[in-house]
Amino acid sequence: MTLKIGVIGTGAIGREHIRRITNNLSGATIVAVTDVNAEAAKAAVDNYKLNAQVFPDDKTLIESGGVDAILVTSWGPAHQQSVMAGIEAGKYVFCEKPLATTAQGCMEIVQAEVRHGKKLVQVGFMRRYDQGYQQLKHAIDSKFIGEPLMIRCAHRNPEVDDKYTTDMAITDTLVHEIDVLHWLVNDDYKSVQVAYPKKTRHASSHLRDPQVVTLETQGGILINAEIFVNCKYGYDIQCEVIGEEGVVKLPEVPSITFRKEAQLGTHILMDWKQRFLDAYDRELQDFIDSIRLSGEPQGPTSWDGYIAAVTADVCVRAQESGRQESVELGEKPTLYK
Ligand SMILES: NC(=O)c1ccc[n+]([C@@H]2O[C@H](COP(=O)([O-])OP(=O)(O)OC[C@H]3O[C@@H](n4cnc5c(N)ncnc54)[C@H](O)[C@@H]3O)[C@@H](O)[C@H]2O)c1
Ligand SMILES: O[C@H]1[C@H](O)[C@@H](O)[C@H](O)[C@@H](O)[C@H]1O
Repeated sequence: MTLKIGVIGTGAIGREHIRRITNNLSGATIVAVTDVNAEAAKAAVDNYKLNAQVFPDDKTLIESGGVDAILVTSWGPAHQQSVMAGIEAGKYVFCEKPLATTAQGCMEIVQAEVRHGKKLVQVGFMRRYDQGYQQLKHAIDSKFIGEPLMIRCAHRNPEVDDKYTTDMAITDTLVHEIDVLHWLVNDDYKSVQVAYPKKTRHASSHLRDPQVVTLETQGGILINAEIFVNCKYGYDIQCEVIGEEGVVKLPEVPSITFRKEAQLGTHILMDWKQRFLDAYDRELQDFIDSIRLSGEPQGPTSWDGYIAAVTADVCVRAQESGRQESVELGEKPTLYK
């Protein structure tokens, strides 16, 4: 069966996902779209030559009965309503991060899914599908480096615009590390603390940049995560796991080396959109395949979306307090064990 997908939100990533489902992936087709900006929805249908109906809103799209799954790619504050409506109608849901903008909202989604009795939701934490992170995970799971003890990572953007605020370093940027790191080491977070090094002159007056977040896991792994969103030189994602028997490091993005004007060098990406292109393809293909093969998505769950929201909230609290703050998740429902 071909999975019939309805897209809610035809902005930047919505259109990117429409393009990849239509041109690169197999097993699914876009049959419906909606956007609060109706012109944007119509333009997406025209530009990608979709055989898809344009609906006035998420509710009518879901209730039309014509879709098996929805892709929630609207702006963050609108996600929860669409995801809840999708679950209530028994539709599969692929939701871009954030699952909801509050931990309470994510918990309501978890509870709705638990009531439904089957996993329907996958959250768009695409780094888990990146081949570099998958190699790190394999090294950790196979005990290649023994027990992991420490992680050092960096999330650097060349620059951000004036609208970017200090808390966004957590909710918009670090959120990717928050998800991928607990998955990498199969552990939950216990506490977080945020420190501010000397501020770069390239940051706007209202932004603290860089920031260093220390996360400790329940098992005692200490994670040092640098967020530096005006680093100027490129988009650079670093991750190094230090274990009892060795160290593994995320591979650099493949690029030619050059010898020119007395220098031996290599290029660094400038745009984050280029960094995880394969991972986006792989996460959506996995969503489609796992539903077709097993009737349940296998990727990051609503519970993972909830972990990210709770941890991000605690990090923002730690930004303000300067103290070590505890992460309390509560009991994980059996649906996600
Ligand atoms: N996983 C990633 O790396 C990644 C990358 C980019 C964006 N995102 C996430 O994807 C989401 C969308 O980001 P974007 O960059 O495409 O934003 P965008 O602003 O380009 O697009 C959002 C679209 O949603 C529409 N919209 C808003 N409310 C709506 C509603 N209630 N119903 C239908 N449509 C609605 C807007 O009109 C707009 O067209 C965000 O939550 C963002 O965090 C994730
Ligand atoms: O929304 C973007 C995106 O999530 C990128 O992956 C991240 O590097 C940026 O810091 C963030 O602003």
